[in-house]
Amino acid sequence: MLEGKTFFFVGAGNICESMIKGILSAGIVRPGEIRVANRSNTERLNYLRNYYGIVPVTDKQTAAAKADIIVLAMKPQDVFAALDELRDSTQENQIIISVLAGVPTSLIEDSLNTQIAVIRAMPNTSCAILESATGLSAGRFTTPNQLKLAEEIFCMMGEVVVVEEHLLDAVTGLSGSGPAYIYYLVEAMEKAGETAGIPRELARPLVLKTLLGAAKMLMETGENPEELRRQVTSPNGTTMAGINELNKGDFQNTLRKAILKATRRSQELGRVIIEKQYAQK
Ligand SMILES: NC(=O)C1=CN([C@@H]2O[C@H](COP(=O)(O)OP(=O)(O)OC[C@H]3O[C@@H](n4cnc5c(N)ncnc54)[C@H](OP(=O)(O)O)[C@@H]3O)[C@@H](O)[C@H]2O)C=CC1
Ligand SMILES: O=C(O)[C@@H]1CCC=N1
Repeated sequence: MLEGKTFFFVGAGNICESMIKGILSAGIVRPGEIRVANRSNTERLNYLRNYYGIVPVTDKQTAAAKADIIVLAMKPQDVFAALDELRDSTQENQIIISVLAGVPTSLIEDSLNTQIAVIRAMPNTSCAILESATGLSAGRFTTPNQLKLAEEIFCMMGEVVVVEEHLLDAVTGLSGSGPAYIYYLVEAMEKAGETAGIPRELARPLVLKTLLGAAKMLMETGENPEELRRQVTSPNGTTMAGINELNKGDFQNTLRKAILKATRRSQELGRVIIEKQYAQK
């Protein structure tokens, strides 16, 4: 279904680059079929053109009118300015994919002049290496085939779950923000390794292989994490000593609170934007 489709990314930041990298390495489209615009940072557009061969544009109206798939990838608070620029350039046969945290599909639908398909997606930056975990939800003008097309795009970049839209805030808190929690864990483990006497250059490969090995064990054995943890934890051994210390720091509860906070922040971003929309009317 993706054969010959053209993309227009509105917003050339981190997630845009991750998706471009993924889309190109999955062979979904050719670089010349990807147009990208920013608000003002042309240096960034030039970098993306030089590195990936995509087509930078400044005339967003023309690029939007010509694209099959428009990807909204600006910060949530910039969505109104971006939609203002696109309002008269979209047609019903196009698809808008919004990766914006918190922003409901209805807000985008209501801001445009056409009854266009809007699909809300929450990928993560691992799109770049085709290992994203992406949540998707369809807006009210989206047909099953249009949702399938979006699924096809993100399936090429990793795992996809289609959920009811209200769950996308939780997907954002869990797997959209998720890579950052893991990077933070790696930072902490490396620092701890150093404190225990292992030089950083040795700690990094040890930590990374441990991380990858654990993820693969979970995926390939299909075992519960509790069981795999039990297999590592000898009675009164080293792991138990470590886990007891994590429990003293309320590890699981802290992580639970972090994911709920991120979820609520996504909901809050949406609420603020909806209030702004009403205030403008
Ligand atoms: N980073 C991540 O891991 C993920 C982010 N997201 C979502 O993706 C969105 C973007 O995040 P991220 O890439 O990190 O943000 P960045 O700040 O890296 O990029 C945002 C980009 O949007 C551009 N922009 C702002 N307004 C406009 C406009 N009117 N027209 C065109 N471009 C515009 C900015 O351009 P300029 O620099 O010129 O101002 C900037 O390049 C957010 O809504 C976020 O919630 C979703 C999943 C994961
Ligand atoms: O931090 C953020 O708001 C975005 C959404 C998910 C990941 N990054």
